[in-house]
Amino acid sequence: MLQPKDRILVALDTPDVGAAQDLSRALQGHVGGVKLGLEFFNFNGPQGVRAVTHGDEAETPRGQSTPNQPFFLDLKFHDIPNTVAGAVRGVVPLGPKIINVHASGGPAMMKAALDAANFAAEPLGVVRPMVIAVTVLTSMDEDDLGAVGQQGPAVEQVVRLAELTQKCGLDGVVCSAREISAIRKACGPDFKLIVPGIRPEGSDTGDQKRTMTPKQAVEAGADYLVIGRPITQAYNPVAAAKAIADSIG
Ligand SMILES: O=c1ccn([C@@H]2O[C@H](COP(=O)(O)O)[C@@H](O)[C@H]2O)c(=O)[nH]1
Repeated sequence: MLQPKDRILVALDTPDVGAAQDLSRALQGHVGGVKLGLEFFNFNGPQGVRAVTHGDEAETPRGQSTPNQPFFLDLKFHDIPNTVAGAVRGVVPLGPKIINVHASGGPAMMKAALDAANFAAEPLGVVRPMVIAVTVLTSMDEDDLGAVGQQGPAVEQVVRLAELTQKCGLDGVVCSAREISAIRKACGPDFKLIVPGIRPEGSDTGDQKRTMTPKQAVEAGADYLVIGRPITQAYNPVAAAKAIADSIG
């Protein structure tokens, strides 16, 4: 059984390696891990990831040291199967706990990602990362879905993609907290639900449209909460993380 703090993955959305290292060190032990995404990766690459997740061991050869805390490498791969498989093989040696693709890339691509993760982890003797798929971005509402040709409630598209993801053998999905109960009904209790769009009561929603509070998300059945700005932009990020953990405890 996870402790409340272990459900929190903090999104370190910054171009600055030093800032990400400082936050990661400060938060270690107070949260379940950190998340490095497109902004951080595109500025700093795999070397930057190792500098944050392996600290002083940044020069250690790939795949030969364990990260200082669990991390989700949120690169949301979306390309043809062969290209996604190559991308997955490239990141597995960094030692992420979770990696992801877009479910809308389709079944062949999702299966290729999973196969590549198994293939890359085996010779390193490491547990393969959880491979999950993004359903519908939490920054999108029904109007945004309509604009890209998806009519109807977001929950229907999210559940459709979650079922497809599960059928492809992946470990779980990224969804908003609003779809958790519908996905649990369709995919069962063991399918991992990683949930961004989390906003503590009264905090700025920013660009997120399908939001819920940390407490609501955990009560609905989230496995992990991905939380960025409500923690990283707080005057005291550690205190903000602790307050969120207390609120879901
Ligand atoms: O549907 C999605 C998928 C990924 N994200 C990522 O989560 C964090 C959320 O950050 P906040 O500052 O708490 O809004 C961010 O890194 C996104 O890239 C998401 O928000 N929604």
